Amino acid sequence: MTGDRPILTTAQMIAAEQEAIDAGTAVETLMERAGAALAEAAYLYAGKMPILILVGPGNNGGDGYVAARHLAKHGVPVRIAALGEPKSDAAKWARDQWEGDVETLSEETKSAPLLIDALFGTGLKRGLEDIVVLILSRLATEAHVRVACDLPSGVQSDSGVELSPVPDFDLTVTFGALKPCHRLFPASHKCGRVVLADIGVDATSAWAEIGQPRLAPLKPDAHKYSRGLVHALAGTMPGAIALAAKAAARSGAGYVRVSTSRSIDGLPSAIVQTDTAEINDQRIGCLLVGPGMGNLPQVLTMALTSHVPKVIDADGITHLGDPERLRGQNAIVTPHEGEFQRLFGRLEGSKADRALEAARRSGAVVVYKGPDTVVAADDGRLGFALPAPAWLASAGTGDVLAGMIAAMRARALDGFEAACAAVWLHGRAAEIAGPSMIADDLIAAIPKALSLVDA
Ligand SMILES: NC(=O)C1=CN([C@@H]2O[C@H](COP(=O)(O)OP(=O)(O)OC[C@H]3O[C@@H](n4cnc5c(N)ncnc54)[C@H](OP(=O)(O)O)[C@@H]3O)[C@@H](O)[C@H]2O)[C@@H](O)CC1
Ligand SMILES: [K+]
Repeated sequence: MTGDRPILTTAQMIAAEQEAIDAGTAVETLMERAGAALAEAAYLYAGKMPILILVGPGNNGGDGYVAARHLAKHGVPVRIAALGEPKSDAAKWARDQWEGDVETLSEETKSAPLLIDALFGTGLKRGLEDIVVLILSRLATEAHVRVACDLPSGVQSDSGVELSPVPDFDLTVTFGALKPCHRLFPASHKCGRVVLADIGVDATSAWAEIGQPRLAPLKPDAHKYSRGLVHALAGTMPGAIALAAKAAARSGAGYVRVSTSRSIDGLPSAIVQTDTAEINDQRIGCLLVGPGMGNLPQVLTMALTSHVPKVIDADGITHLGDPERLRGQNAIVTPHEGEFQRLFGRLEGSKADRALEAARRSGAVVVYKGPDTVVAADDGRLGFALPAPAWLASAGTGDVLAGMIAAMRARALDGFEAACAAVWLHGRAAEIAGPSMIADDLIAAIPKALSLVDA
């Protein structure tokens, strides 16, 4: 995922900031860059709309004072309402640079068409006081455009949990790196568009937002096996494996084969049906087991005897029982919340922490699905999906994703990269298919999603 936008926890961000300071960049310089970027993004988004900036006592508030100065310089009418005096040295410095008035934030504070929330950022320790929540909510409702500085106030940066109620924002301008909350539910769906500004800190991380995949172009001498053979194992409900197989075929697998004891209606003729297992065929790029498997644990057991890479989804996950069974399997598992808890138990920490722990315990790539899908590998890599369209929550979309992952794996991406590529394409296909889509429409949209990628 080289080139994808990095994601840092608060502790990592503080360390990166300290590194920049140790290398000679003053914290005021970093704040100046952050505030200028916030001002620029707000201006580009909303033009000369009159602005109200809410500032808190820490450096998030400091960014707000800097942004106010830059916006005023460009002729934008700006007011500031402060929740107390600045406490940190850098915020005091930023306050001193602001030559305009500072109102006290209160129930009487008048709204403005553009609201910038610079109350709290990564330093939030507890939920906002009830009265502040009420004022923020009113000012956000009355504004036409809402912009958050670094992250919406009330959100816990590392987990995406709302420590107090948070309004919806149109734009969030963040600095140096994205934070987990920009991509973890529920905060992920409150941030609006997330703009990342470079402020000159080194934000190298094994965690990143899942961006557009880079797929190797097809070789001129490609043949069906070199493009990847996906071999799917059917169970008691053939509709689900049919969806997954079709999705694999549409995602560019060269050859898709389904082992099934009875003929599956409606499968395109290009997808080969066979009544034998054939799982030890060395040409298989990825085995796919679980969609529609039903109560046939022997299908899973058979899949686990094969040494080829595999995607284990749905009933396959339910029947695993013990994550240790995944060790050495070169597997990708795709649990939603319920399946995750059945397989891994109730793990501690944020969704990011839980996904990584699951990957470490099992040695598998874990695609932990939901409105905030994350992909974890046991080497510590973690990919965070863009917020999924709500209409992806419908029957069969998980089967489609499993098929797409299998196709990406069969075309020789490593397990983590394959899962990230498929998650990204799945999200874009859903956007293309639109709100009234069913899983079949999602499959039909895969070629358009793939055409967004240079391959
Ligand atoms: N990292 C970087 O490279 C850069 C980061 N930058 C910016 O700095 C931001 C982080 O700044 P920060 O650490 O000062 O934290 P911030 O979010 O302003 O709040 C801390 C203050 O709030 C207080 N407080 C906490 N919770 C509270 C509550 N519920 N209700 C009331 N008070 C509460 C807390 O007080 P305490 O509880 O500690 O007494 C403390 O005074 C970051 O988000 C980014 O915008 C840029 O400037 C450039 C470089
Ligand atoms: K904020």
